[in-house]
Amino acid sequence: MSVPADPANAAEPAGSSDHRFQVDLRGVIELLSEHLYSGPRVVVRELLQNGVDALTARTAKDEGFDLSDGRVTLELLPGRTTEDGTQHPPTLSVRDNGVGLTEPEVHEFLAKIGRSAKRGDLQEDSFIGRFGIGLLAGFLVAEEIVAVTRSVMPGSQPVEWRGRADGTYTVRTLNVDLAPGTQVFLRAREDRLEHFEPEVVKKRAASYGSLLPFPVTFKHGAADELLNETPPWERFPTDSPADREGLLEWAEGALGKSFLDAFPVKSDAGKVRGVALVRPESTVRSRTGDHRVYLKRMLLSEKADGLLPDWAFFVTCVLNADGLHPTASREELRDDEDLAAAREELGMSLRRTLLRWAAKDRDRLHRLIDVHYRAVKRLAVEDEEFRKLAADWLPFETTAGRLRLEEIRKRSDDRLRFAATMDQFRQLAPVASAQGMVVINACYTDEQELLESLPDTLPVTTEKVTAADLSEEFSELDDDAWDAAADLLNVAADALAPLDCTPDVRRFDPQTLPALYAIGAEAQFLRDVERSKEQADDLWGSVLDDMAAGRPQVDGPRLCLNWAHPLVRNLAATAATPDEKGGAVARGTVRTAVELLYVQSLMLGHYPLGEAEFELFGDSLLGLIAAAVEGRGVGGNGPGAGSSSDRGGADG
Ligand SMILES: Nc1ncnc2c1ncn2[C@@H]1O[C@H](COP(=O)(O)OP(=O)(O)OP(=O)(O)O)[C@@H](O)[C@H]1O
Repeated sequence: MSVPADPANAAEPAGSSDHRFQVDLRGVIELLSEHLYSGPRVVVRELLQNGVDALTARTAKDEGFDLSDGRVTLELLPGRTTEDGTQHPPTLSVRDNGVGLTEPEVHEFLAKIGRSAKRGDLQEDSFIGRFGIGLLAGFLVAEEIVAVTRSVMPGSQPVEWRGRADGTYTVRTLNVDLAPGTQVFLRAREDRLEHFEPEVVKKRAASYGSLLPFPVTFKHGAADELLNETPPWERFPTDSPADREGLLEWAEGALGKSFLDAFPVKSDAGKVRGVALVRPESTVRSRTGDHRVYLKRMLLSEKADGLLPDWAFFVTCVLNADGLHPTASREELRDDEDLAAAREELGMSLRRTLLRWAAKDRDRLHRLIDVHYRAVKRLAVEDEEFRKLAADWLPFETTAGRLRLEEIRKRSDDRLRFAATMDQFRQLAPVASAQGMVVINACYTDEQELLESLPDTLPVTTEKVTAADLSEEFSELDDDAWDAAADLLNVAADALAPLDCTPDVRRFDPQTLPALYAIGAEAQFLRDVERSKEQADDLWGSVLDDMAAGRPQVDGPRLCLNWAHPLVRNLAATAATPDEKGGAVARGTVRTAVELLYVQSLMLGHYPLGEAEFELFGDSLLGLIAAAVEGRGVGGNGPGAGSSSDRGGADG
């Protein structure tokens, strides 16, 4: 038998017959409960939501009806045991005075999975539902869903629909007088009784429906409670001190935690209104998703994400969106163009508030910056206007401690120096602070980008510095001092040559630092490659060689000896000892001291030590100790005597 190349376009073979897909309802329910919904708690939400949509639909079909005329009542009918011993578990009913359904509509919409009256309707955007599966959530807690409904269309008869989890249903018309609307009943499944506890139902109904713009009532026995609340953005609509206080107090009660500040936010895109609450503690950037979001005034999620720009991770929002869309699970916002537009506008709304604070309410902005400077720095990077207004208040870690930019500018005459990595900052910190120079530690995210963007908005210059750059600025010696240091430089040059380092003598602060190891960024890279090669196997070693080979020639590392330190001047005097007075031995001692200063300055600068340096350190230290114990100098063949490993034991 040959198979057509494209079966979709092939003529139907003779003898074929048409069939309809069948739906295994239990399989669908399992899919919903295990993979789409977060659990049976969503049942209350789905029934409430159908009530809301039915009321919205009625406003279009019934001229005299307004959404505020609507009402939804949840009632819990307690379980009971009849005289013959039959158990009747509790039943939850949700009643609305919405659009209702005619008998044909019952067949079309209640009994067809995936069929929704809302999709394709002119009012489509004003409904919450659209997928035609929400009602099935009832089967997560009940074996049967019963709906009694009467359409608002004139002449409609009340209809009862009984749908069962095995996929069968019955419909009958009722001969009773019923006002338009729908009442859905769910009788508890034996294994789902916990979802029919009065407190549980009430809490869920309040959490999903308390902000709805019409009465939502919970009835249980004699209790008849209105669950509605006014949304916080309507109660506290401005950024005035009184509204701010009210909002903070509201947040403490509603969210169970206190916030640093609070203010209203809005966006026309997505029709969003709400409040932003400034977190009391500094937060990590990845934590952006714990906003409480209502969609058409029904709770969608307490952990919604994607509503604010990345930099706004310092606020938690509570907001309602009339123009955004849920995903099918109804627990997240659909990531679409409308959400992107709303995110952009909400970001602008936050930014406007911060700009207003910068102009008129500085204390508030200062308080916020103190805790959330990371987020605010991100905004300053992205937003020139904000940068201009607020940059001076941003704090930076510097060699003089934590300072606001304003202070750093004052102390450095608007010349902003920064170290790009933590290691570089550590290396230059002692020298910079001893010289009263302020260097900013720009190793944190956004810091360097922000500093480099500052000259666009402020009269400042910025420059990246390393310890090597600082040492360029150390004072040169006068001629006499140069002469005095000449022998020391010779010995040091000889001692440091095997280490690819050249000595220098300058005068610098702090005077307590005898030597500074200075290395520019390029030379640092080559040094790192060398250190890595020691750890790497042959393959990696040759890769590293290739990396190093492609780099430009640079000035190598320098050991800058400090003429202001007495030890260095003593070493210079010792190195100048005439040969007849034991000069060779004296220079051996100086050489060992230079080697030790070299290793010490590496360690002070937090540079990793290589094998040669460890060996050198051990040998030099032992040599010095031996010399001290025996009361003699170290080495003996003049400047350049021996190597680090063949030294010691010379006559003294
Ligand atoms: N309380 C009600 N009043 C009137 N019609 C209702 C009611 N509940 C359900 N319906 C009808 O049944 C249809 C199916 O409801 P269901 O909850 O399964 O899906 P939906 O609300 O359309 O979409 P979604 O799955 O996104 O919630 C609805 O489109 C609506 O026509």
